[in-house]
This record gives sequence, C-alpha cells and structure tokens, in this order.
Amino acid sequence: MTGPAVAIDCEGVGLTYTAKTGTAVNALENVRCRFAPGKVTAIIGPSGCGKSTLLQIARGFLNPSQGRLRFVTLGGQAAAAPAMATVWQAFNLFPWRNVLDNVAFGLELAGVSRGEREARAKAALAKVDLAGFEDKYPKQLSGGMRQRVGIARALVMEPDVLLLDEPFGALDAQTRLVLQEQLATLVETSGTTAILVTHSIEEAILLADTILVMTARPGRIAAEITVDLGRPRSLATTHHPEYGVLFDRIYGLLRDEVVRAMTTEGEA
Ligand SMILES: Nc1ncnc2c1ncn2[C@@H]1O[C@H](COP(=O)(O)OP(=O)(O)OP(=O)(O)O)[C@@H](O)[C@H]1O
Repeated sequence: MTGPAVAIDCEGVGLTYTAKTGTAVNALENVRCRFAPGKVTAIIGPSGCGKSTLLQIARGFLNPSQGRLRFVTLGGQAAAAPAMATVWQAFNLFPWRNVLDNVAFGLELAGVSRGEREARAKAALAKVDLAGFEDKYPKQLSGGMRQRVGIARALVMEPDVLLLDEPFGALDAQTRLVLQEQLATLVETSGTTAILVTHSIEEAILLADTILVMTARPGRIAAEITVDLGRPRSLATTHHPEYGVLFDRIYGLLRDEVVRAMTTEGEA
C-alpha cells in the first residue's frame, strides 16, 4: 500500500445499459454506499442485481448514468483515485507463461526492471503459499492454485484497493473453504481495502467488515450490515452464535429478492 487512506463513495449511483435489442436495462438505481479504507466490504445480492456493475464503477471502468463516484480522504477532502487491482473469477492466466512471469506481467507492462519484478513476484507468490511454484505452467496447477496465482498477480501491484469478483466461484467447496481462510488471513494482515462480490453468505461473513445486501435489479442497497465477529476468522467462526444470527438475517433479506430476481429474469 502506497497511497493515503481514501474512501470510495457512491452517491446516488445509477447505471442503465442498452441491450443489443435496444432495450434499456436499468442495472443500478440510487446506490449510496462507502467503501471504507483498510476495510473489507462484501457485496451480496441476487443474480443479475448489478454487483459486478457496481465493482466496475468503483474501479472506474464504467461511468454511472446517474449520481457520482467520489474519492475522499477521511477528513472529507477530495482525493485522487487509489491504485486498484482486480481478481476475477476466470483464472485468465497466460498458458505460455510460467507462474512467475504470469504474476510479473503487470509489472512488466509498467516498465519495472526484470530484477525488481522477479523479486516482487516471488514475494507475492509467497503470500499465497506458492513459493517454489515459480517455474510451473498454469496447466500443471490445480484450480485452487491457479486462483492463488490470480490473487498474487493482483497483490504484486501493491494496490490500495483489491477488487474481488466472485474469486472462488469456479472452485469446489473444499478448495473454496481453504482459500477463503487464506484470503481472510491475507486481508487481516495486509490492511488493504478490499471489495468482494460474492454469492456466498458464508464467504461474506468470513471476510468482510461490512456487508452490502442488494435488492433484485435494479440493484439498490437493501441493508448495510456490520460484521462484529473478531479476527482471525476461519471455519471455526461459523460455529459462533453471532455467525448464525448474521447468516439468518442476510438470508432473510436475500430470499425475497432472489425470488423476485427469478420471476423477472429474462425480462430485459
Ligand atoms: N453490457 C451489458 N449490456 C446490457 N446489459 C448488461 C450488460 N452487462 C450487464 N448487463 C445486465 O445488467 C444487469 C446487472 O449485471 P451484473 O453483471 O452487474 O449483475 P451481477 O449481480 O454481477 O450478476 P451475477 O450475480 O449473475 O454475476 C444484468 O441484468 C445483466 O444482464
């Protein structure tokens, strides 16, 4: 982390896509939320409610159709956009590059010298427990290992903000659990701001300080929930009575919205 503590504020953000048929798709409506610096915010909501769209807006890849995005210091001053890096669900690794060169790719684009990028890529791989795998190629790795390479590739850029778009969605349940625990440790120790899009209530509770529960499309913030469970968190956290209370509350909020999303699916 290099920059000052900067919050990302969504002030009445809305976004309307134009579908290929020409129909307007109202993806987000009047979203008001803050992604606080040094904290993990999870975004959870029914399929198609605009979670990834909100992440793309926070990243600056999409401009809101209504409202605005602001970067502000904790003192309330306008600030420059913090440095961000994204971990995607698809592994997106270059098959012809070994693990080290995959992780170092962003640094290469940024013109960092070979010696420095190799040292930084090795350090990032060590953070995700992949020291010793530098010379392997993606096809030699399991799905979980590939996703850890994907996380290392984002970490190597030393972002102020790490954006995670369903990072474990494509993995089996056991691998997912192990990676959730590892990621929980990583965010706890790094102090990086993180924004996590997930379909998993468990993942949101294990990782986040704040959970934004979204409505069905057009996505709005239905509730902002603070997770007061201590850290470090692990599978054992799921046996904590407060975990059950939080889970039920989030499930209750989501259930109706999921049903609503199912009945409106395909309308756009
Ligand atoms: N480029 C686009 N053009 C038109 N409609 C789009 C476009 N991208 C997304 N949409 C629509 O906008 C809505 C929100 O999409 P988005 O991917 O942000 O939702 P999501 O909550 O991340 O979905 P999921 O949980 O299924 O990944 C969806 O109805 C989607 O079909």
